[in-house]
Amino acid sequence: AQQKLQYGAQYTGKRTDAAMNKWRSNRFGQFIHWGLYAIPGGVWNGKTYNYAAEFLKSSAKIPTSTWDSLMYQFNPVKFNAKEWAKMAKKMGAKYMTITTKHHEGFCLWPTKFTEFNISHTPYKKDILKELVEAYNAEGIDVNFYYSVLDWHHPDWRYDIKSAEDSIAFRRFLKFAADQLRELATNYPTVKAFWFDGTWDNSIKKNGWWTLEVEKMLKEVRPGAIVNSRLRADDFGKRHIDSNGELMGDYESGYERRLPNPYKDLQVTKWDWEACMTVPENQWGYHKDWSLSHVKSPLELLEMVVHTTSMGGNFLLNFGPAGDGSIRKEEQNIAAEIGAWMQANGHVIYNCDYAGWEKQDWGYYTKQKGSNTLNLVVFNVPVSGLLKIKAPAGTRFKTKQGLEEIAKDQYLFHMPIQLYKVPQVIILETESNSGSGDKYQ
Ligand SMILES: C[C@@H]1N[C@@H](c2cn(-c3ccccc3)nn2)[C@H](O)[C@@H]1O
Repeated sequence: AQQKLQYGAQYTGKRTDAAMNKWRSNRFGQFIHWGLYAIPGGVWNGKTYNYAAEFLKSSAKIPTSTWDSLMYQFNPVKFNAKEWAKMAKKMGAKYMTITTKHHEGFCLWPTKFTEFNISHTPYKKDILKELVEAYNAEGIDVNFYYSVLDWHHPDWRYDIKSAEDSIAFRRFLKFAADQLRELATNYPTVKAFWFDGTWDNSIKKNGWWTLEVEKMLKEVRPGAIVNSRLRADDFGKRHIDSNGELMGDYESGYERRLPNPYKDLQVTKWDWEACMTVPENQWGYHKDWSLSHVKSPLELLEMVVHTTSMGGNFLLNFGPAGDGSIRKEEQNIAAEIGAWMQANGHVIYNCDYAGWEKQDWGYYTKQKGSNTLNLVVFNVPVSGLLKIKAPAGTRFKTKQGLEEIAKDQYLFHMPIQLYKVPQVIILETESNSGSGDKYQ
Protein backbone atom coordinates (compact mmCIF):
# COMPACT_ATOMS: atom_id res chain seq x y z
CA ALA A 1 0.00 0.00 0.00
CA GLN A 2 1.22 3.54 -0.73
CA GLN A 3 2.77 5.23 2.28
CA LYS A 4 3.50 8.89 3.02
CA LEU A 5 7.18 9.47 2.32
CA GLN A 6 9.06 12.62 3.26
CA TYR A 7 12.14 11.85 1.12
CA GLY A 8 10.62 9.81 -1.70
CA ALA A 9 9.87 10.65 -5.33
CA GLN A 10 8.85 14.29 -5.81
CA TYR A 11 6.76 13.58 -8.93
CA THR A 12 5.78 10.67 -11.16
CA GLY A 13 6.12 10.27 -14.95
CA LYS A 14 8.66 11.80 -17.33
CA ARG A 15 9.55 15.49 -17.02
CA THR A 16 8.42 17.31 -20.18
CA ASP A 17 10.05 20.73 -19.66
CA ALA A 18 12.48 22.08 -22.27
CA ALA A 19 15.61 21.19 -20.26
CA MET A 20 14.55 17.54 -19.89
CA ASN A 21 13.35 17.30 -23.49
CA LYS A 22 16.81 18.48 -24.59
CA TRP A 23 18.52 16.01 -22.21
CA ARG A 24 16.36 13.20 -23.69
CA SER A 25 16.86 14.24 -27.32
CA ASN A 26 20.66 14.23 -26.85
CA ARG A 27 20.61 10.40 -26.54
CA PHE A 28 24.43 9.95 -26.91
CA GLY A 29 27.05 11.38 -24.58
CA GLN A 30 30.73 11.16 -23.72
CA PHE A 31 31.69 10.21 -20.15
CA ILE A 32 35.14 11.43 -19.07
CA HIS A 33 36.92 9.94 -16.04
CA TRP A 34 39.99 12.04 -15.31
CA GLY A 35 41.83 12.45 -12.01
CA LEU A 36 45.04 11.60 -10.16
CA TYR A 37 44.41 7.89 -10.89
CA ALA A 38 45.28 8.65 -14.56
CA ILE A 39 48.93 9.28 -13.53
CA PRO A 40 49.80 5.72 -12.33
CA GLY A 41 47.29 4.22 -14.82
CA GLY A 42 46.80 0.97 -12.92
CA VAL A 43 50.54 0.36 -12.30
CA TRP A 44 52.21 0.86 -8.88
CA ASN A 45 55.80 0.08 -7.89
CA GLY A 46 56.24 -1.77 -11.19
CA LYS A 47 53.21 -4.00 -10.58
CA THR A 48 50.22 -3.91 -12.90
CA TYR A 49 46.85 -4.24 -11.15
CA ASN A 50 44.07 -5.80 -13.17
CA TYR A 51 41.22 -4.08 -11.33
CA ALA A 52 39.66 -0.73 -12.39
CA ALA A 53 42.46 1.88 -12.62
CA GLU A 54 40.47 4.48 -10.68
CA PHE A 55 40.49 1.99 -7.77
CA LEU A 56 44.30 1.57 -7.76
CA LYS A 57 44.52 3.30 -4.35
CA SER A 58 42.51 0.50 -2.80
CA SER A 59 43.68 -2.43 -4.98
CA ALA A 60 47.36 -1.56 -4.31
CA LYS A 61 46.58 -0.62 -0.67
CA ILE A 62 48.23 2.79 -1.02
CA PRO A 63 48.09 5.06 2.10
CA THR A 64 46.05 8.23 1.61
CA SER A 65 49.06 10.51 2.20
CA THR A 66 51.04 8.69 -0.54
CA TRP A 67 48.12 8.71 -2.96
CA ASP A 68 47.25 12.35 -2.31
CA SER A 69 50.82 13.48 -3.05
CA LEU A 70 50.09 12.55 -6.70
CA MET A 71 48.48 16.01 -6.76
CA TYR A 72 51.98 17.54 -6.94
CA GLN A 73 52.65 15.54 -10.12
CA PHE A 74 49.44 16.43 -11.97
CA ASN A 75 50.65 18.47 -14.94
CA PRO A 76 48.83 17.35 -18.15
CA VAL A 77 51.13 19.04 -20.67
CA LYS A 78 49.23 17.47 -23.60
CA PHE A 79 45.81 18.57 -22.35
CA ASN A 80 43.86 20.59 -24.90
CA ALA A 81 40.19 21.05 -24.02
CA LYS A 82 39.34 22.32 -27.51
CA GLU A 83 40.82 19.18 -29.11
CA TRP A 84 38.83 16.93 -26.77
CA ALA A 85 35.66 18.87 -27.58
CA LYS A 86 36.30 18.66 -31.34
CA MET A 87 36.83 14.89 -31.08
CA ALA A 88 33.57 14.53 -29.12
CA LYS A 89 31.75 16.65 -31.71
CA LYS A 90 33.05 14.43 -34.49
CA MET A 91 31.94 11.34 -32.55
CA GLY A 92 28.41 12.77 -32.53
CA ALA A 93 28.18 13.20 -28.74
CA LYS A 94 25.51 15.76 -27.83
CA TYR A 95 26.55 15.93 -24.17
CA MET A 96 29.58 15.25 -21.99
CA THR A 97 29.68 14.20 -18.32
CA ILE A 98 32.96 14.95 -16.50
CA THR A 99 34.17 13.64 -13.14
CA THR A 100 34.45 16.83 -11.12
CA LYS A 101 35.51 14.69 -8.14
CA HIS A 102 35.84 10.87 -8.10
CA HIS A 103 36.13 8.65 -5.01
CA GLU A 104 39.76 9.78 -4.46
CA GLY A 105 38.39 13.20 -3.49
CA PHE A 106 40.63 15.23 -5.83
CA CYS A 107 38.70 18.15 -7.35
CA LEU A 108 39.22 19.27 -10.97
CA TRP A 109 38.02 22.75 -10.05
CA PRO A 110 39.52 25.34 -7.60
CA THR A 111 37.00 24.60 -4.86
CA LYS A 112 36.97 26.76 -1.70
CA PHE A 113 36.09 23.76 0.48
CA THR A 114 39.24 21.64 0.25
CA GLU A 115 42.89 22.26 -0.68
CA PHE A 116 42.88 18.89 -2.50
CA ASN A 117 42.15 20.50 -5.85
CA ILE A 118 43.55 21.51 -9.23
CA SER A 119 44.82 24.91 -8.03
CA HIS A 120 47.50 23.19 -5.92
CA THR A 121 48.88 21.16 -8.83
CA PRO A 122 51.67 22.26 -11.20
CA TYR A 123 48.91 22.78 -13.78
CA LYS A 124 47.11 25.28 -11.47
CA LYS A 125 44.35 26.29 -13.92
CA ASP A 126 40.62 25.48 -13.65
CA ILE A 127 40.32 22.37 -15.86
CA LEU A 128 36.57 22.21 -15.32
CA LYS A 129 36.11 25.75 -16.67
CA GLU A 130 38.29 24.97 -19.70
CA LEU A 131 36.26 21.84 -20.47
CA VAL A 132 32.85 23.47 -19.96
CA GLU A 133 33.79 26.37 -22.25
CA ALA A 134 35.37 24.20 -24.95
CA TYR A 135 32.48 21.70 -25.07
CA ASN A 136 29.77 24.37 -24.90
CA ALA A 137 31.54 26.18 -27.77
CA GLU A 138 31.02 22.99 -29.83
CA GLY A 139 27.32 23.01 -28.91
CA ILE A 140 27.77 20.08 -26.51
CA ASP A 141 25.92 20.17 -23.16
CA VAL A 142 28.08 19.54 -20.08
CA ASN A 143 26.98 17.56 -17.01
CA PHE A 144 28.87 17.05 -13.74
CA TYR A 145 29.67 13.65 -12.23
CA TYR A 146 30.19 14.02 -8.47
CA SER A 147 31.18 11.18 -6.14
CA VAL A 148 29.74 11.66 -2.64
CA LEU A 149 32.03 8.81 -1.43
CA ASP A 150 35.31 10.60 -0.67
CA TRP A 151 38.44 8.65 0.37
CA HIS A 152 40.35 11.87 1.16
CA HIS A 153 37.94 13.72 3.45
CA PRO A 154 38.46 12.88 7.15
CA ASP A 155 34.74 13.20 7.92
CA TRP A 156 33.58 10.60 5.33
CA ARG A 157 31.93 7.58 6.96
CA TYR A 158 30.79 4.31 5.35
CA ASP A 159 28.28 3.81 8.17
CA ILE A 160 27.04 5.70 11.22
CA LYS A 161 27.84 3.60 14.28
CA SER A 162 28.43 6.20 16.99
CA ALA A 163 27.65 9.77 18.03
CA GLU A 164 31.11 10.70 16.77
CA ASP A 165 30.29 9.18 13.36
CA SER A 166 27.08 11.15 13.07
CA ILE A 167 28.75 14.44 14.10
CA ALA A 168 31.59 13.89 11.61
CA PHE A 169 29.22 12.81 8.84
CA ARG A 170 27.03 15.87 9.35
CA ARG A 171 30.15 17.98 8.74
CA PHE A 172 30.83 15.86 5.66
CA LEU A 173 27.31 16.29 4.26
CA LYS A 174 27.65 20.07 4.69
CA PHE A 175 31.00 19.96 2.86
CA ALA A 176 29.48 18.02 -0.04
CA ALA A 177 26.42 20.29 -0.23
CA ASP A 178 28.71 23.36 -0.20
CA GLN A 179 30.76 21.92 -3.09
CA LEU A 180 27.63 21.12 -5.08
CA ARG A 181 26.23 24.60 -4.55
CA GLU A 182 29.62 25.97 -5.66
CA LEU A 183 29.52 23.84 -8.84
CA ALA A 184 25.94 24.81 -9.69
CA THR A 185 26.70 28.50 -9.04
CA ASN A 186 30.12 28.93 -10.67
CA TYR A 187 29.45 26.88 -13.83
CA PRO A 188 26.00 28.22 -14.82
CA THR A 189 25.75 26.26 -18.11
CA VAL A 190 25.84 22.88 -16.32
CA LYS A 191 22.74 20.88 -17.33
CA ALA A 192 22.74 17.79 -15.08
CA PHE A 193 24.35 16.20 -12.03
CA TRP A 194 25.49 12.57 -12.13
CA PHE A 195 25.85 11.35 -8.54
CA ASP A 196 27.95 8.30 -7.69
CA GLY A 197 29.33 6.80 -4.46
CA THR A 198 25.96 6.85 -2.71
CA TRP A 199 25.48 3.15 -1.93
CA ASP A 200 26.84 3.10 1.64
CA ASN A 201 24.72 2.92 4.80
CA SER A 202 25.83 6.41 5.82
CA ILE A 203 23.92 7.82 2.83
CA LYS A 204 21.00 5.38 3.11
CA LYS A 205 20.53 6.65 6.70
CA ASN A 206 20.47 10.27 5.48
CA GLY A 207 17.85 10.21 2.74
CA TRP A 208 16.78 13.71 3.85
CA TRP A 209 20.13 15.09 2.62
CA THR A 210 19.74 13.55 -0.83
CA LEU A 211 16.41 15.32 -1.30
CA GLU A 212 17.79 18.57 0.13
CA VAL A 213 20.66 18.48 -2.40
CA GLU A 214 18.28 17.76 -5.29
CA LYS A 215 16.10 20.71 -4.26
CA MET A 216 19.10 23.03 -3.72
CA LEU A 217 20.56 22.26 -7.16
CA LYS A 218 17.22 22.95 -8.85
CA GLU A 219 16.89 26.23 -6.93
CA VAL A 220 20.39 27.42 -7.85
CA ARG A 221 20.15 26.11 -11.41
CA PRO A 222 16.48 25.96 -12.56
CA GLY A 223 15.93 23.06 -14.96
CA ALA A 224 18.89 21.11 -13.58
CA ILE A 225 18.60 17.34 -13.94
CA VAL A 226 19.56 14.89 -11.18
CA ASN A 227 20.06 11.12 -11.54
CA SER A 228 18.24 8.52 -9.40
CA ARG A 229 21.56 7.25 -7.97
CA LEU A 230 21.74 10.25 -5.60
CA ARG A 231 18.51 9.47 -3.88
CA ALA A 232 17.61 7.45 -0.79
CA ASP A 233 14.13 7.61 0.73
CA ASP A 234 12.87 7.55 4.36
CA PHE A 235 13.72 3.83 4.60
CA GLY A 236 17.06 3.90 2.76
CA LYS A 237 15.54 2.60 -0.49
CA ARG A 238 17.59 3.86 -3.44
CA HIS A 239 16.70 4.83 -7.03
CA ILE A 240 13.09 3.56 -6.66
CA ASP A 241 11.32 4.65 -3.45
CA SER A 242 9.32 2.47 -1.01
CA ASN A 243 6.18 3.19 -3.07
CA GLY A 244 7.86 1.94 -6.27
CA GLU A 245 8.28 5.44 -7.71
CA LEU A 246 11.48 6.55 -9.45
CA MET A 247 13.39 9.24 -7.53
CA GLY A 248 15.42 11.89 -9.33
CA ASP A 249 14.80 12.72 -12.99
CA TYR A 250 16.15 9.61 -14.70
CA GLU A 251 17.04 6.07 -13.73
CA SER A 252 20.82 5.52 -13.61
CA GLY A 253 21.29 1.91 -12.54
CA TYR A 254 22.62 0.51 -15.83
CA GLU A 255 26.39 0.60 -15.42
CA ARG A 256 28.36 -1.58 -17.86
CA ARG A 257 25.15 -3.39 -18.81
CA LEU A 258 22.00 -2.67 -20.85
CA PRO A 259 18.34 -3.63 -20.27
CA ASN A 260 17.15 -6.71 -22.16
CA PRO A 261 15.14 -5.50 -25.19
CA TYR A 262 12.60 -8.32 -24.79
CA LYS A 263 12.22 -8.59 -21.00
CA ASP A 264 13.05 -5.15 -19.56
CA LEU A 265 10.51 -3.01 -21.44
CA GLN A 266 9.49 -1.37 -18.16
CA VAL A 267 12.39 1.05 -18.68
CA THR A 268 10.47 2.64 -21.57
CA LYS A 269 8.10 4.14 -18.97
CA TRP A 270 10.73 6.51 -17.52
CA ASP A 271 13.86 8.37 -18.61
CA TRP A 272 17.07 6.41 -18.07
CA GLU A 273 20.76 6.40 -19.01
CA ALA A 274 23.28 3.57 -19.28
CA CYS A 275 27.00 4.22 -18.87
CA MET A 276 29.61 2.00 -20.52
CA THR A 277 33.35 1.29 -20.44
CA VAL A 278 35.38 0.41 -23.54
CA PRO A 279 37.38 -2.34 -21.77
CA GLU A 280 35.54 -4.78 -19.47
CA ASN A 281 35.91 -2.54 -16.42
CA GLN A 282 38.16 0.50 -16.74
CA TRP A 283 36.78 4.00 -16.18
CA GLY A 284 40.05 5.77 -15.41
CA TYR A 285 43.10 5.52 -17.69
CA HIS A 286 44.84 2.10 -17.50
CA LYS A 287 48.24 1.63 -19.16
CA ASP A 288 47.53 -1.98 -20.16
CA TRP A 289 44.33 -2.62 -22.10
CA SER A 290 45.48 -6.11 -23.10
CA LEU A 291 44.10 -7.39 -19.76
CA SER A 292 40.48 -7.61 -20.93
CA HIS A 293 38.26 -7.47 -24.01
CA VAL A 294 38.24 -3.99 -25.59
CA LYS A 295 34.91 -3.29 -27.26
CA SER A 296 35.07 -2.45 -30.96
CA PRO A 297 33.44 0.67 -32.43
CA LEU A 298 30.70 -1.55 -33.93
CA GLU A 299 29.98 -3.23 -30.56
CA LEU A 300 29.66 0.19 -28.96
CA LEU A 301 27.57 1.58 -31.83
CA GLU A 302 25.11 -1.30 -31.39
CA MET A 303 24.81 -0.31 -27.72
CA VAL A 304 24.00 3.27 -28.71
CA VAL A 305 21.22 2.02 -31.01
CA HIS A 306 19.99 -0.58 -28.47
CA THR A 307 19.71 2.13 -25.82
CA THR A 308 17.82 4.58 -28.07
CA SER A 309 15.48 1.76 -29.12
CA MET A 310 14.45 1.41 -25.46
CA GLY A 311 14.08 5.15 -24.83
CA GLY A 312 17.36 5.66 -22.96
CA ASN A 313 20.55 7.72 -23.18
CA PHE A 314 23.96 6.11 -23.71
CA LEU A 315 27.06 7.53 -21.99
CA LEU A 316 30.29 6.17 -23.47
CA ASN A 317 33.39 6.48 -21.29
CA PHE A 318 36.80 7.95 -22.19
CA GLY A 319 39.71 7.83 -19.74
CA PRO A 320 42.35 10.41 -20.74
CA ALA A 321 45.97 9.71 -19.74
CA GLY A 322 47.71 11.65 -16.96
CA ASP A 323 49.43 13.86 -19.57
CA GLY A 324 46.06 14.86 -21.08
CA SER A 325 46.36 12.74 -24.22
CA ILE A 326 43.54 10.52 -25.55
CA ARG A 327 44.66 6.96 -26.35
CA LYS A 328 44.52 5.75 -29.96
CA GLU A 329 41.77 3.15 -29.29
CA GLU A 330 39.48 5.92 -28.03
CA GLN A 331 40.41 8.23 -30.91
CA ASN A 332 39.50 5.42 -33.33
CA ILE A 333 36.17 4.74 -31.59
CA ALA A 334 35.28 8.43 -31.79
CA ALA A 335 36.11 8.52 -35.52
CA GLU A 336 34.27 5.30 -36.48
CA ILE A 337 31.13 5.93 -34.45
CA GLY A 338 31.20 9.53 -35.64
CA ALA A 339 31.28 8.50 -39.30
CA TRP A 340 28.09 6.44 -38.87
CA MET A 341 26.39 9.08 -36.68
CA GLN A 342 27.19 11.73 -39.29
CA ALA A 343 25.14 9.79 -41.85
CA ASN A 344 22.52 8.22 -39.55
CA GLY A 345 22.19 10.44 -36.46
CA HIS A 346 18.55 11.10 -37.44
CA VAL A 347 17.64 7.61 -36.19
CA ILE A 348 19.23 8.35 -32.77
CA TYR A 349 18.88 12.05 -31.89
CA ASN A 350 15.39 12.95 -30.64
CA CYS A 351 14.34 9.33 -31.23
CA ASP A 352 12.64 6.97 -28.81
CA TYR A 353 11.15 3.52 -28.21
CA ALA A 354 8.86 2.71 -31.17
CA GLY A 355 6.66 0.20 -29.29
CA TRP A 356 7.18 -2.48 -31.95
CA GLU A 357 8.19 -6.03 -31.03
CA LYS A 358 11.95 -6.45 -31.31
CA GLN A 359 13.20 -8.79 -34.05
CA ASP A 360 16.55 -10.62 -34.37
CA TRP A 361 17.81 -8.43 -37.22
CA GLY A 362 18.22 -5.34 -34.99
CA TYR A 363 16.36 -2.42 -33.49
CA TYR A 364 13.45 -0.06 -34.15
CA THR A 365 13.59 3.62 -33.24
CA LYS A 366 11.05 6.31 -33.86
CA GLN A 367 11.54 10.05 -34.37
CA LYS A 368 9.53 11.85 -31.67
CA GLY A 369 6.03 12.76 -32.94
CA SER A 370 6.50 11.32 -36.43
CA ASN A 371 5.05 8.39 -38.35
CA THR A 372 8.36 7.23 -39.74
CA LEU A 373 9.71 3.98 -38.32
CA ASN A 374 13.47 3.51 -38.33
CA LEU A 375 14.88 -0.01 -38.70
CA VAL A 376 18.57 -0.29 -37.76
CA VAL A 377 19.81 -3.64 -39.08
CA PHE A 378 22.86 -5.26 -37.49
CA ASN A 379 22.11 -8.92 -38.31
CA VAL A 380 21.01 -9.41 -41.96
CA PRO A 381 19.36 -12.88 -42.17
CA VAL A 382 20.88 -15.31 -44.71
CA SER A 383 17.51 -15.05 -46.49
CA GLY A 384 17.83 -11.27 -46.69
CA LEU A 385 14.24 -11.16 -45.39
CA LEU A 386 13.59 -8.98 -42.35
CA LYS A 387 10.60 -10.17 -40.32
CA ILE A 388 8.30 -7.35 -39.19
CA LYS A 389 5.36 -7.79 -36.81
CA ALA A 390 3.40 -4.55 -36.94
CA PRO A 391 0.96 -3.34 -34.28
CA ALA A 392 -2.59 -4.34 -35.26
CA GLY A 393 -4.01 -2.23 -38.06
CA THR A 394 -0.76 -0.59 -39.12
CA ARG A 395 -0.85 0.67 -42.70
CA PHE A 396 2.40 1.44 -44.51
CA LYS A 397 2.97 4.23 -47.02
CA THR A 398 6.29 2.58 -47.95
CA LYS A 399 5.69 -0.14 -50.54
CA GLN A 400 9.23 -0.69 -51.83
CA GLY A 401 10.69 -3.99 -50.59
CA LEU A 402 7.78 -4.70 -48.21
CA GLU A 403 5.81 -7.95 -48.62
CA GLU A 404 2.70 -8.64 -46.52
CA ILE A 405 2.68 -12.35 -45.59
CA ALA A 406 -0.14 -12.40 -43.03
CA LYS A 407 -2.26 -9.98 -40.98
CA ASP A 408 0.17 -7.35 -39.63
CA GLN A 409 3.13 -9.57 -40.62
CA TYR A 410 5.59 -8.47 -43.27
CA LEU A 411 8.95 -9.36 -44.77
CA PHE A 412 11.30 -6.62 -45.91
CA HIS A 413 13.57 -7.75 -48.76
CA MET A 414 17.18 -6.63 -48.29
CA PRO A 415 19.65 -6.97 -51.14
CA ILE A 416 21.94 -9.96 -50.44
CA GLN A 417 25.42 -8.44 -50.14
CA LEU A 418 28.24 -7.95 -47.66
CA TYR A 419 27.36 -5.22 -45.17
CA LYS A 420 30.15 -3.62 -43.11
CA VAL A 421 28.05 -1.18 -41.10
CA PRO A 422 24.50 -1.33 -39.70
CA GLN A 423 21.91 -0.54 -42.39
CA VAL A 424 19.10 1.97 -41.88
CA ILE A 425 15.67 1.40 -43.44
CA ILE A 426 12.96 4.04 -43.04
CA LEU A 427 9.33 2.89 -43.28
CA GLU A 428 6.52 5.44 -43.58
CA THR A 429 3.29 4.45 -41.81
CA GLU A 430 -0.14 6.08 -42.17
CA SER A 431 -0.61 8.57 -39.32
CA ASN A 432 -3.71 7.12 -37.61
CA SER A 433 -2.79 3.45 -38.09
CA GLY A 434 -1.48 0.88 -35.58
CA SER A 435 -1.76 0.93 -31.81
CA GLY A 436 1.89 1.78 -31.20
CA ASP A 437 1.51 1.62 -27.44
CA LYS A 438 0.54 -2.09 -27.63
CA TYR A 439 3.84 -3.30 -26.14
CA GLN A 440 4.33 -0.61 -23.47
C1 LIG B 1 30.48 5.15 -12.96
C2 LIG B 1 31.39 4.19 -12.26
N1 LIG B 1 31.02 3.97 -10.86
C3 LIG B 1 32.26 3.79 -10.10
C4 LIG B 1 32.19 2.63 -9.19
C5 LIG B 1 31.82 1.35 -9.45
N2 LIG B 1 31.92 0.71 -8.26
C6 LIG B 1 31.66 -0.64 -7.95
C7 LIG B 1 32.28 -1.19 -6.82
C8 LIG B 1 32.02 -2.53 -6.52
C9 LIG B 1 31.17 -3.29 -7.31
C10 LIG B 1 30.56 -2.71 -8.42
C11 LIG B 1 30.80 -1.37 -8.74
N3 LIG B 1 32.32 1.56 -7.34
N4 LIG B 1 32.47 2.72 -7.90
C12 LIG B 1 33.34 3.65 -11.14
O1 LIG B 1 34.62 4.00 -10.67
C13 LIG B 1 32.83 4.63 -12.20
O2 LIG B 1 32.97 5.98 -11.74
